[in-house]
Amino acid sequence: MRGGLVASARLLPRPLVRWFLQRRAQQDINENMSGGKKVKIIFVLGGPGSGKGTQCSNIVEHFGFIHLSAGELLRAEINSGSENGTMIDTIIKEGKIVPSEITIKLLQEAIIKGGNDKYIIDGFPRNEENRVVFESVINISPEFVLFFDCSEEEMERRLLGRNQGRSDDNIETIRKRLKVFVESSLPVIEYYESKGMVKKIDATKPAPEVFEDFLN
Ligand SMILES: Nc1ncnc2c1ncn2[C@@H]1O[C@H](COP(=O)(O)OP(=O)(O)OP(=O)(O)O)[C@@H](O)[C@H]1O
Ligand SMILES: O=c1ccn([C@@H]2O[C@H](COP(=O)(O)O)[C@@H](O)[C@H]2O)c(=O)[nH]1
Ligand SMILES: [Mg+2]
Repeated sequence: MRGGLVASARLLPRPLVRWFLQRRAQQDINENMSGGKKVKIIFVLGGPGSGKGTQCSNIVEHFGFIHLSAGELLRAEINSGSENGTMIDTIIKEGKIVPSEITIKLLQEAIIKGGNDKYIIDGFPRNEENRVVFESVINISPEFVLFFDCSEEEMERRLLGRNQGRSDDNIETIRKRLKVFVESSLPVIEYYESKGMVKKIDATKPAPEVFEDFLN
């Protein structure tokens, strides 16, 4: 296990390695949280508009998880006027992926603040670097990974009709997000698939049927 982490760390830029070693030394969520109870997480992955947020709301209602959307945490960071806000805003508008240390710090803070022992993390990890750094810094592996599998045409149609005022719900950014999903996020799903940890659900169906499939 440790050998695997060291090998993974060699793939990362040096400042990032330094950063995550420091963070690891600072905080271990499992020691700080839930009166010593083991914190459980589920990752929810799928392309933009596949219905991750919609289904997470259903899951939270039925199973008492805390829902953490990495995208929502980043948008809240922009709105808080933080020093990283402008940079995050630009990255989101370009459909790219925010540096791991920023997103993981926000997730780490939200997990500690949540005070629960069950979290459903929506839209993260977005790439292999996100995955490796999260598992090293936060030191928790997911119980399993939910993958909402949806056609590109359907995702595009849903995003163009979402109407929630998101700066990335326009055709140019949507196309970029779809490309980033295929190039950077699918390899994360394939990694977890190779470990037998993925529950894949046909997300092209209507939302109630998707939730039914999750329950079965
Ligand atoms: N199964 C479904 N069938 C039709 N529309 C759906 C379905 N699931 C979600 N939607 C709608 O599609 C849009 C996108 O859904 P949602 O926000 O849940 O996707 P998401 O995967 O979280 O997207 P993003 O990655 O952009 O945050 C919303 O308007 C939602 O109401
Ligand atoms: O881990 C993450 C999650 C999100 N982003 C950026 O935010 C947008 C929107 O995310 P949604 O999950 O669709 O709400 C995404 O396109 C990325 O630009 C990220 O960088 N890292
Ligand atoms: Mg979402």
